[in-house]
Amino acid sequence: MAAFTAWVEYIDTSTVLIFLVMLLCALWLLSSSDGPTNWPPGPKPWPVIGNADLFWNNDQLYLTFMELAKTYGDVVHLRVGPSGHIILLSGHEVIREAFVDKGEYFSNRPNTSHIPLMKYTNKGKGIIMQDGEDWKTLRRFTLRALRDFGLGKSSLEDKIKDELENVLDELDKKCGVPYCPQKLFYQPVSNIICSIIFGHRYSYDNKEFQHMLDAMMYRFEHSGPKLILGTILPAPLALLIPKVRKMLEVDREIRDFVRKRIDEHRDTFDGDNVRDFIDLYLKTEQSGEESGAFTDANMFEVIDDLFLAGTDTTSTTLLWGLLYLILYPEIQAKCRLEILQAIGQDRLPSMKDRDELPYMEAVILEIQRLGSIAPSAVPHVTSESITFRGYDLPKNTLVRANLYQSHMDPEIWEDPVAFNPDRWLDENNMLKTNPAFMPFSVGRRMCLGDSLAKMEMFLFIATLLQRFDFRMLDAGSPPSTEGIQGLTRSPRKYELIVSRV
Ligand code: HEM
Repeated sequence: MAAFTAWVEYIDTSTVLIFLVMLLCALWLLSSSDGPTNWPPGPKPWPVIGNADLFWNNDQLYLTFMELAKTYGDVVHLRVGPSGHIILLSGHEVIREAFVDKGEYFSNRPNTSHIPLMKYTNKGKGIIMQDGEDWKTLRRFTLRALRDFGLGKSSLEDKIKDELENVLDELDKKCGVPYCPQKLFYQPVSNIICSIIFGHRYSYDNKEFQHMLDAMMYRFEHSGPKLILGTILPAPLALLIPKVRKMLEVDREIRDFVRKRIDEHRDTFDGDNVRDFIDLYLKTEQSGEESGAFTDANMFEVIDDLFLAGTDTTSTTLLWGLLYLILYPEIQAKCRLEILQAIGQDRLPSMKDRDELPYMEAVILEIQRLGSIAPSAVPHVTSESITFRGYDLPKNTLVRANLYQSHMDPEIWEDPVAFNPDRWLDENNMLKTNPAFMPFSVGRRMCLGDSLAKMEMFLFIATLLQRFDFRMLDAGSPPSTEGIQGLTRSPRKYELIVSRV
């Protein structure tokens, strides 16, 4: 120890500087010598940090990605840190070629074990961040369970309608005064997932649930590009950043909430009376019939995945929906007229009404296109070295799909920034499809909650428009449609005036 202290005392500032310069040079050499020589084109990287400056504190990364596609083409190479590589894929044909035609090579998730902060959170278990046989088994099981616990059955529709009653009550209280709908959808959408997973919904005054929802909102809002440093720095350094510490704290709160529900289920489990998703998992785990995927660690992460992926995505889309409907009152009025003519006001809209409401369906598609809440999907990595469009991509190269660009490409969409549901209808008022539209992504990793999300969006928007009128506070200064990119892309806070129809 004495020798170490003496050595430390001997070091002066210039020694430290020389050491740092040598370290930077070594990292620079490392960064310029790795990987193939025919990476796709991309912006010139800085020494050591590469193109990390593009991500730094950038809450509009989707616009940066759009510009990169415009400048460098459909396949772009970015470097992050001394040895990280990102391939950005743009244009629906390129994305489909990778994720669908060559899905075998492009459907893994990044191994997060080298990201220091991830060891405190998801450890490559569950569905979203897992690969291989366990991922396949759990994804199949979850899709089946979602179907069994309601999709396609009226029971789930009834649950959604119950939640909607609460939303209608909430809106009734807000009539006539400026109202910010930021939190309007979070609780009901989360409750729908809760009723599938936990077999339980929470009342609007349940403090524990409210607290957990606030934590979830924070997590989605403050993750993504804003936390890039937290994922690059070694854990002890990253933990010096207050935002990173806060993120771990909120993550723990959400996990504690989920853990408590699992413990309650274990205490009351009865294999002959499967109440919900957790019971079904416990039963499968105990039967030992399925593969070794059904471990406790996987159960926790699968539930956490569904809970997080199933709440923010749909509620943020609905928030975009209200925003566009107040910005385009004539479209709101046309949609309401269709609903009132087809259903009236004596009963709530139901999934059976879908065929009668093509304009309403077109409105939802347009909300999803412009909202683009997952602007670059979830990161994929290559599972093998592969030559793609003439470029050699090594195994484990990170791949992002530029979904926002696909939804805003002027070559595909006429006047892409305009909210125009008519673009989705043909001359017979029938819905049209467009291959560039992929809000749930495509291929093996495509969202597994798309059916639930579509059901929620339809019932929520149809019911709200049937009962309420939404207006801008001041038509002279309309709210912004600029998105903020955290884990999802959400609208800036806005207020509106709501009144009964
Ligand atoms: C409007 C609502 C939603 C949108 C726009 C959306 C979008 C997406 C996207 C873009 C992905 C990434 C696909 C990829 O990596 O290529 C994804 C994955 C996923 N989503 Fe959704 N999602 C929504 C709602 C939901 C809901 C309600 C659930 C749960 C019930 C859910 C569960 C998941 C899961 C588990 C994955 C990971 C799939 C895997 O890795 O195999 N999502 N979603």
